[in-house]
Amino acid sequence: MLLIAALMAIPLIDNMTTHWVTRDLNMRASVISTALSDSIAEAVQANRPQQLDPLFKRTLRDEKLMAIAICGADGEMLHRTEEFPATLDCNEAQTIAEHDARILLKQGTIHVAVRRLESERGGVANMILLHDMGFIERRSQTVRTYLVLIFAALGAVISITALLVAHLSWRNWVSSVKAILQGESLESRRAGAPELAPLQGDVRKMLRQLEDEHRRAHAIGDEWNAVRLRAMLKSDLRDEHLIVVSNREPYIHERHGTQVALVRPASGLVTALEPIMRACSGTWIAHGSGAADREQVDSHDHLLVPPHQPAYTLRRLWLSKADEVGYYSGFSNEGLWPLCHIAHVRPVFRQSDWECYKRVNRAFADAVVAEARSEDPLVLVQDFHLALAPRMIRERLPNATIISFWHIPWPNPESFGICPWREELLHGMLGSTILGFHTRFHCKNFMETVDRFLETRIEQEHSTVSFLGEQTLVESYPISIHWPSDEERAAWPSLAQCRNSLRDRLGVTPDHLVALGLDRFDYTKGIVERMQAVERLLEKHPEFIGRFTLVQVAAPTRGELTEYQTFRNRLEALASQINRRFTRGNYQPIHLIVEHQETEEVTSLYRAADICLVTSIHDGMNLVCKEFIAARDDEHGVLILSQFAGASRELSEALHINPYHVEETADTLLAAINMPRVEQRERMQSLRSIVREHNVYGWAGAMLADAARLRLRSRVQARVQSHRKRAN
Ligand SMILES: O=P(O)(O)OC[C@H]1O[C@H](O[C@H]2O[C@H](CO)[C@@H](O)[C@H](O)[C@H]2O)[C@H](O)[C@@H](O)[C@@H]1O
Ligand SMILES: O=c1ccn([C@@H]2O[C@H](COP(=O)(O)OP(=O)(O)O)[C@@H](O)[C@H]2O)c(=O)[nH]1
Repeated sequence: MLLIAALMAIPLIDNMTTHWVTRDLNMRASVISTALSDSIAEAVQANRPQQLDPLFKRTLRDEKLMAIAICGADGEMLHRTEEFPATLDCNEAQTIAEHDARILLKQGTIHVAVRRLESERGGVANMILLHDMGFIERRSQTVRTYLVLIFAALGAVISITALLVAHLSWRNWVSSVKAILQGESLESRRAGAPELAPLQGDVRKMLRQLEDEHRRAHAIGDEWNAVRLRAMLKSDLRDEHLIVVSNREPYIHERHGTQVALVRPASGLVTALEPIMRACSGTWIAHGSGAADREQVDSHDHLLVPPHQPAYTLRRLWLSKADEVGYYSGFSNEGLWPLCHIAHVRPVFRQSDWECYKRVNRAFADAVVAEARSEDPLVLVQDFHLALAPRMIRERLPNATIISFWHIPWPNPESFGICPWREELLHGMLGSTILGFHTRFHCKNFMETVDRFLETRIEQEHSTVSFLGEQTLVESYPISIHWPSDEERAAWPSLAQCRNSLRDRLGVTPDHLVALGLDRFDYTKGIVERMQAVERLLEKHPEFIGRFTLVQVAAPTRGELTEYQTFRNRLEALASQINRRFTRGNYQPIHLIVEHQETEEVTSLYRAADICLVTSIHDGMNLVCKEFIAARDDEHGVLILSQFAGASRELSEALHINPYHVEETADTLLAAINMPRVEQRERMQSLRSIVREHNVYGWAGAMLADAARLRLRSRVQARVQSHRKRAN
């Protein structure tokens, strides 16, 4: 560009130079003619022009003056110096001088000036002065060369400066892009490079649009199902092999005498994750806790499940009895479980349990690494048994996408702070890419806990925690259940069959009122408070004695722990006491079944009951209430739900209670018994549409959509960094 500009400037400069030089030569001609006028007039008058030769010779020493001639008044040439061109006469010289004063001869361009000379004695002559203009061309050439050189130097300086500026701007821009990708605020960076702000704005907008599209495409609210989840895994996550890791396994092989029995454990975690694994396939790593488990696996400890319709691989992990006791019963169930549930049970923390917990978490992390099929696997770490595993996996597989889900509540910082290894646990969890809780409230508690005990940067706006150069998205994903298909529903026994078979078993009439409680035998489930409410109902409304029964299924759980044994004894005693009080013939108000029920029986019980009672004193989510809703395709039945269960946030049409308020629960029981069928239907319809829409595929879909978004981010980030490296 600069060169072109220089070449364009040359004719202009030539013109100006010629103009200045012509003016200069005209002045010189006037000065010379004035100086010589007397001598010339005298010589002309004396008619001896030759006598001027010495004078002209001296004058011609000026290198630019080339020749001189003297013309008479009538235009004839009187005298001329040797160099004066023979072809140029006096009249022509006069004409040229009056026009542009230049003539091109074989010597080059010549300037022609004619000056009239008058002597005091009246003699008149014209003097012609020829100046060589070749020097102008030489000077013009020099000017051209300098001009090109100057412009070239200028160009070089500008280019180097531009390169420097571009380099600095690129670095600045790259780090800004990096900041955007990491979700940082741009305000401080903008202040440093205002000229880059629009560009940064564009990049930020582009990324947001990408993310929004992702969210829109996978928004919970559109109906989710297994097919859609599978399709999403395939399209958005390149069909990545899914690895789930949890303590509890989905299928347990138990030994019953000489027989091996397959048991589906009573666990909300298993209830939720099993359909996800059926839909997505992959590998589920879990503790092989069944007495006959080892006999069922191959040499890699693998087993295809479900046994009659294999869809995914179960990888069983073996633990020594001592490790199982220390890690599961000890640190997890005597320490973290009461720590996270407000159940007024004092957590127990033992150093030896902590050592087991660390060792077992390491074993699970090793198993994940062994099962990974790529450098950046998609790993779903489940629950409080494995708080350290995310960091341990991250150390071995830095590019893994680790989605951790905490299935139980997260307490406030004061409560959590009593744990002697609080920092280690938080450090472990923050190895996750995404950390999920059931509710926003649990997320908030977690963020506050992190803020209290670790040096991190928390961005509330983006729900992220940055720690040791890594970022964790802390988000709420309310877990749910598989919504039964028409085919599955068609296989269910009818409502009437379910009602009648239960009432037959109880030895009561078909119109007998039944409330159902179905839980693990856990002190967090509020079973004591539930029985007290039934007792209070019967005290206040004796008309229901003989007409109302609470059927309470309490599946044995964690029975090796004293706390659970004590609780069971207390509850059984309470049930007996209430039953003794209100027994009439065969009738007992509380029917306690301390036995694990298989899924089919559970569904049948849900369909048989008039009321489902979920009175947890604290519960992460509680899936029993959602299963009850799903089972009631007759759109009847009333759900009484504790306000301290995560599910109460979603299920607003349930009758909410505070389980500590026994009187209120008793009154709510009465309201449920008396609820008109129209109202039951309205409430149940609303509850059913919520659970159908927010099913477990939506839960997994939301997490996987976020994972896909973050994987995309880190790919863009990696690309920006590699560009930067190349630019450096
Ligand atoms: O495995 P166990 O020790 O026998 O205990 C059973 C499960 O209990 C807990 O379930 C929690 O997860 C549910 C699903 O998210 C949720 O609805 C419930 O509120 C929680 O209590 C525990 O978190 C699981 O790990 C256990 O497997
Ligand atoms: O005898 C029983 C008792 C419970 N459950 C199942 O155990 C799960 C309990 O999950 P929830 O989330 O309510 O609580 P958790 O026990 O996981 O704390 C539900 O799927 C129940 O159907 C079962 O299969 N058999």
